[in-house]
Amino acid sequence: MLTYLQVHLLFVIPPILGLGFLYWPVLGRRDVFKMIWACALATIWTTPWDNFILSQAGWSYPEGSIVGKIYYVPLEEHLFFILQPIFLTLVHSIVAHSQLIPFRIPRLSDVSFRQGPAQVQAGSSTSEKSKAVPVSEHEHGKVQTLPRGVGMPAFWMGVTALGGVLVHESHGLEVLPIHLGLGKHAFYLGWILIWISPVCAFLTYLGAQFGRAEVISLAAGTAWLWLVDTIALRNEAWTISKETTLGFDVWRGLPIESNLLPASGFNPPLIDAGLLYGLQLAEDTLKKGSKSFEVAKLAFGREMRIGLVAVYAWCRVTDDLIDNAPTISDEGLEKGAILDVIRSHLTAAFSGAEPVALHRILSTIPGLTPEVTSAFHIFATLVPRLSPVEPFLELCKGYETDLKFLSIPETEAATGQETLRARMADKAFNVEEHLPIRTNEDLLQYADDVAGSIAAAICYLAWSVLSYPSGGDARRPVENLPWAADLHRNTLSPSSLSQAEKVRVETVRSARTMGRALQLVNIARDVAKDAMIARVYVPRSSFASTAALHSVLLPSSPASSPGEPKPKTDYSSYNLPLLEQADEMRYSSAGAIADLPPTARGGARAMAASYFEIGSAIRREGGKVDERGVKVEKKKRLKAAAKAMWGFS
Ligand SMILES: CC(C)=CCC/C(C)=C/CC/C(C)=C/CC/C(C)=C/[C@@H]1[C@@H](COP(=O)(O)OP(=O)(O)O)[C@]1(C)CC/C=C(\C)CC/C=C(\C)CCC=C(C)C
Repeated sequence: MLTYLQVHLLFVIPPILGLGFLYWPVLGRRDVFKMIWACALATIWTTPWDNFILSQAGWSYPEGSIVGKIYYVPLEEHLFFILQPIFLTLVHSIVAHSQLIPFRIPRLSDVSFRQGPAQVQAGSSTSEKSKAVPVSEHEHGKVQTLPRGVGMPAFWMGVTALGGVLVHESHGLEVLPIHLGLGKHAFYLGWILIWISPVCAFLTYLGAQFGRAEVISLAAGTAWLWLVDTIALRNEAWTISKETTLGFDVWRGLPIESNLLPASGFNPPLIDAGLLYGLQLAEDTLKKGSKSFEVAKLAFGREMRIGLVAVYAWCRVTDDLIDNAPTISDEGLEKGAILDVIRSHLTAAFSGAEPVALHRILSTIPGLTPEVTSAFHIFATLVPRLSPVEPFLELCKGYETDLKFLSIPETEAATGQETLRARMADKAFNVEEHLPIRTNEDLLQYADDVAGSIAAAICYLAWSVLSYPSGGDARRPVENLPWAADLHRNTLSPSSLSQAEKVRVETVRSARTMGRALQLVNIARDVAKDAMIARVYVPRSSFASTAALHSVLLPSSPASSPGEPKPKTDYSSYNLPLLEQADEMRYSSAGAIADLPPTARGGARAMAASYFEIGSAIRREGGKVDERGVKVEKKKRLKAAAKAMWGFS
């Protein structure tokens, strides 16, 4: 025989602790709120019902199986009203964790997305101007993520009515002219239906949907609870009256009615469609753009991940716009002009310009794809509330350094070496004038501009999204970081800061060091790839001679045997010292991650660990890389990210 408390101790609390441990690094305020809400609802809704069922001996507890009661309901049952929602919320949070948008929305067709920006360019008449407004501005550009429905609520109300009929029958009432011949056996089923179906009706009316995550989590959670119920019934922790059930067991000891227990659901604001679709496209951009961050994103909770994905997509598309534009062209804007547009868009977005004005700025770049347009749109909608503009202006400064290299778009990398060879054959041409990274200081400054800046932005994002606001406009949490702009402009006076702000300033500085470290890893991996477009980020001072520098810019192709893959080139004298430097920076800065909000720590650690796997792979290859860099198996990245997330590395 098992007691009710033993059932909890053996079968309910351990899985909660296990799931809690798994989910702990990303368990945020919303999750806690969901749990409290679900526990409160379950307790309020179930306590009167349970008291009534027990008063009617629907089920009972053998002598010695419970510790005590409040009215008819055992203390352990009250505990169950708390444990079960926690268990199911954890199961659902884990199953749904990988979804950036936690509800079903249709994918926007490319056509409707193109309409907004394209029309801004073309339109001058009133009707064209109305089309020119980005999709999100239209009335139909709002999405009801939890649409109110009548079909499902009506169905559930029908089930409630069925419950009423069964209850009517089981209590021998003569009000309705219906008799099913079940008598008291209809009691348990009838009362369970009356208990559960109005809740389902209400939740489906509010828009609760049954997506993949809900089906999986409900199936897994319920299956486990059936098992616990069966074990408890077979071990007499509680018993269900044979007279008040239909008499069909799912398996020995578990009456069919017991399968109708768990539930969940929530409320529906209108959401900007452009934002939701933009997030989907941004996720695609991340998936295509970075294997490391695609893995690391799972180590962040949803709120922080949305901001990160938005920042990533913007960084990726702006970087690509600069890299792939021609220097001087008849067809498009030259690189410098594109950078000017990016800067104007940034400044306008951070000073609160309207979407139409932002689109007008952006539309001066011809031929933008929906991915690019929407990356700018979601960035401008989300990020100015969360971070100051300075990190992104610094990133633009980094792009400016890139513009000093000889311009060969990445898309022309295949012929880039030929172009460069032809240029270098000209005695008057000095390639070194097109290599802006001369010293290690230049390299660190560049790394700071392109990656230190992003690391700083990640800190601001974390504090804005995950910390309790200390005042100001709750819709603009960035206002809680009034010192940040001065920090970037080097005009910060430490005496004006509180102790907590001083810690944050130091955290940003360490984050920048970590960002620089990641950038050095990136450069170590991409030596061959960058050379294909005439870029060398390894400082010129690291090359023993001009010939050595030229051999990186124009490597003589290593001979490959038939049927064998092309051998990689040995860049160990250039990329291994970069990795040494990166390691030192990593270890001097990683400790500061502990000063980020708790649910950002695992993610920041996972991000660094996953990226540093690239460094380990380069080392395993002895510094040999090719234009594709090095291969890092997904399993290795996942393992490194998981160990870092749960604090095992
Ligand atoms: C999890 C998630 C979605 C993260 C996104 C992070 C993010 C916003 C990255 C921006 C990346 C980007 C495209 C920047 C433009 C400049 C650039 C190219 C920088 C290089 C990144 C590599 O990106 P890429 O797309 O090329 O990816 P692959 O190499 O192909 O995989 C950089 C190497 C910079 C990356 C630097 C950071 C993300 C900063 C790291 C900072 C921390 C982990 C904070 C640590 C905090 C403390 C307190 C120490």
